[in-house]
Amino acid sequence: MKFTKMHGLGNNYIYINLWEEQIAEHDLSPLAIDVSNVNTGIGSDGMITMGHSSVADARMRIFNEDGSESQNCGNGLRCVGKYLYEKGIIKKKNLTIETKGGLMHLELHIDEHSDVVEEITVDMGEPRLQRQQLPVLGGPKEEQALLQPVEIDQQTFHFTGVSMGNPHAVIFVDDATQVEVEKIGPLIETHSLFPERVNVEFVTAKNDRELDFRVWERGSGITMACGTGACAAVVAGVLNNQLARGETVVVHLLGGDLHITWNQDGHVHMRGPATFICEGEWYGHKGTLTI
Ligand SMILES: N[C@H](CCC[C@H](N)C(=O)O)C(=O)O
Repeated sequence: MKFTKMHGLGNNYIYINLWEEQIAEHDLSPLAIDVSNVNTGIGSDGMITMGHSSVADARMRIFNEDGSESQNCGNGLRCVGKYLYEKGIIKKKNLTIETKGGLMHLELHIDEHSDVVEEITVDMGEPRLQRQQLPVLGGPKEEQALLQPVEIDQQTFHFTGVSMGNPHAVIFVDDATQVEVEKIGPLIETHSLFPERVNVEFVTAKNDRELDFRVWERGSGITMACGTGACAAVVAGVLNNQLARGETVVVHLLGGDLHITWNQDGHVHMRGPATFICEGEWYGHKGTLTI
């Protein structure tokens, strides 16, 4: 099976072109677990498929390292946009990608001399803020989870719940760069408050247009960056009067910076890079999948 490995600020996935590789839908989760394994597979935060859509230019599906499928992936969307353009599959500056979390609209920023996609802006749509839209328990389902307490290891954390198609619990801390993410993250990810688990972001507003950010991703653990998480963090920052609405916020992730704006029209825009790493042929595992 042919694959392409790409990353968005270090958040890396194995990309499969389903126009070329016919893989049964029921094989995708086991395949994601296999290819993501750094010892017996290729090694990545998960797997992303790109293929035909009847409602958009292409359809993207995103699978975490543990095989669980998510509704959306911000870093993945940027990489898909770059892949489709530079491979000549969809040679358009503006394109739409279908995800489980809705239709995402991309604008490619292309160097006119080299025809290389340097950055991508994604309209990630409107955040979903009701508890039932994450989902999260612990209060009225049609209300927001704003600074809702959760008890972890005799410590109380206060999270703000935001969905970008996928669920995020955003926690404001004194210094996001000093949080023991690997200790606290998984305990919140799997807490009973979150029936479908949750992505966990630890953030610190340095001022009203700058955010320090660390993440424990549902199904993948610590990653260098999380695009939907950065969007959710900016929305949570505005809701909690720590960030400016309608202004571009620089989010400092482990892997670099994303520029996020929660526009007055309600849509969240994310701008950042996408990078090819390598392409290859994966031979599968005897007895796991016949590739
Ligand atoms: N772990 C996430 C999916 C990947 C999102 C992230 N890598 C991004 O760039 O948005 C989830 O289970 O919802």
